[in-house]
Amino acid sequence: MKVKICGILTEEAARHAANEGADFIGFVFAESKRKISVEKAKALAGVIPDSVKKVGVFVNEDLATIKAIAREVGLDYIQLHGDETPDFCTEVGLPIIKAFQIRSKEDLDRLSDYQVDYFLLDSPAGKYRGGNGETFDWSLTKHLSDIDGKVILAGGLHAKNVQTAIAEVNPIGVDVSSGVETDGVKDLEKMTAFVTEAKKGDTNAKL
Ligand SMILES: O=C(O)c1ccccc1NCC(=O)[C@H](O)[C@H](O)COP(=O)(O)O
Repeated sequence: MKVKICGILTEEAARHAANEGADFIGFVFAESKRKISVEKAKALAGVIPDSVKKVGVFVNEDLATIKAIAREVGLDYIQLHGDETPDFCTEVGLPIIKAFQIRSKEDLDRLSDYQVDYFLLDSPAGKYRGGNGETFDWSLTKHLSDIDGKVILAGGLHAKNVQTAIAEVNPIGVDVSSGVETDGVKDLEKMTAFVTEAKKGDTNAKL
């Protein structure tokens, strides 16, 4: 099971995520309480091994800005969390994680329009376009077809519900932000617990 820990803001959290076995760490460049500067993200990216993929999260950002930040920070993936079109995703020219807010079966029908590397299924927006700590109705994902191996489940996950979520949705990866925080700050123990729980079944997984 791949694990993405999003909203990393400190070197301590970045190093810990990598040491505990996270596969992706996310830097949020969009409007958010977790927004990071380009300079800070570049510094954190520099302390993370190449095996841990650096993801830049953007919401309806322009192409030139995304490309410039990706180059400056050394991003491996671009996560698009807004209303980006299939053509826009292709034009970025880097591996793409496209986020979808799931309220209904119709939201899942849109996935097949996109040629991207991963589909991140998240909850409907709250104050921000992501990172709101709410789950969505996982049973809707029974309507997914033909995208096996590309779904990353997000939204309100934490160490105590991630195994149930994996069993119901069968994603290739899981993503977390709020669920590994205490009082809005990344909590090292919660990060360890989340990665451990998420990867528990890996010997039986289809990876
Ligand atoms: O994390 C944010 O603050 C954020 C803000 C705006 C757009 C996207 C954002 N996060 C993207 C993520 O990948 C989060 O991990 C995902 O939405 C799940 O968050 P959570 O429910 O808090 O675990």
